[in-house]
Amino acid sequence: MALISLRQLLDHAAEHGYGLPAFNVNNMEQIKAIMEAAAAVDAPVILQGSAGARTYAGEPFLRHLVLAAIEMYPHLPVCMHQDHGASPAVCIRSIQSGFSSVMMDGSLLEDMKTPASYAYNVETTRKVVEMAHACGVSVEGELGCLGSLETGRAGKEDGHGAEGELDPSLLLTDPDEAADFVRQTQVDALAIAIGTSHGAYKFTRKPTGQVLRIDRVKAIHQRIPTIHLVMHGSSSVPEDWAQMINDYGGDIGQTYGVPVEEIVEGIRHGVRKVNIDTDLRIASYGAMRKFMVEDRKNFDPRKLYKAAQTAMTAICRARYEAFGAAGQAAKIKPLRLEDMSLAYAQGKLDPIVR
Ligand SMILES: O=C(COP(=O)(O)O)[C@@H](O)[C@H](O)[C@H](O)COP(=O)(O)O
Repeated sequence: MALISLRQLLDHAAEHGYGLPAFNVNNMEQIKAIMEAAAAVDAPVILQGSAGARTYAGEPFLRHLVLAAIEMYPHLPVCMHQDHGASPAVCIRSIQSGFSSVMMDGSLLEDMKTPASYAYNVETTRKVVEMAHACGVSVEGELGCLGSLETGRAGKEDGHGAEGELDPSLLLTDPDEAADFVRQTQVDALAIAIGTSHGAYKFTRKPTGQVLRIDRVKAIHQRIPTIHLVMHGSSSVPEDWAQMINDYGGDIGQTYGVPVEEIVEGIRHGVRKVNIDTDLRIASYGAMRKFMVEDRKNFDPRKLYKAAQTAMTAICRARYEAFGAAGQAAKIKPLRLEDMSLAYAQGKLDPIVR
């Protein structure tokens, strides 16, 4: 099989009523863990590289690791997605280096901290869509700023994201504005703000419908039924893995993530891409701490990395199964990006806006 565009993958997910985890990748162990889990359950794959990953690994390493995954698992469709592009220039460079999907995050200015105006968001996103679609590459936009509806604070934890307290209207995507945004930009997928945030500290207690607004997913989906909704900050922060970090000398505070059953409810109402990074960090970190304490004589780091990989594979497999992606890979025949570009030009992929 081959590289596939996000649009084709998510159109398939919408047609068959499932969702796809989009795992962030930084190194070989993460990519192998995701691919091993996907192969075990026959799931299509989205591998996404953040700005942090590009700084950590370097774009050529990231790209070649994804290409190695495609070569090693020729029967699985793989989308190479660029997470949180800060500007059209970042997105264009990713398209040039072979990504089949990019995210233009125009909800923030190029510093990735200052909330942008709606007009700026529309203009930068529209520009990226025009160039990306000409190459058959998909575009995810973002409307609203990620942050906590419990505290009203923006979700700055991972080196990007707004800072401080935000106007509550920014923390919740408005369905009317979403419809207008899609009409003007023609994005393929839309990241929405519904109370989730990046990192380990999302909620101080198990989230209720007041602070995790799945009802808003439903309202937005009704207005833009063909646009694939994206939940960022959707790690579930499993208690057992966080506890493992603490059991072996770490110090993770009490915290709650996004319950898997709430994500599944979102998938029933148009969520197709679910961003997950923290869960793999927590599982691998817990497994490594445990391994180092329990096997003090070891000096082969490969055994340590293997423990991390095994832990991540278990999380990935559980998410593929819970989101209904298991058993779907063999049903997909990736189209060439040239074919996608033609379909855009012929208006076959134009959005429905109500
Ligand atoms: O939504 C995301 C992850 O959510 P999560 O923290 O796992 O709940 C990603 O889109 C983030 O962009 C990613 O975690 C940021 O990674 P770095 O910039 O720190 O590499």
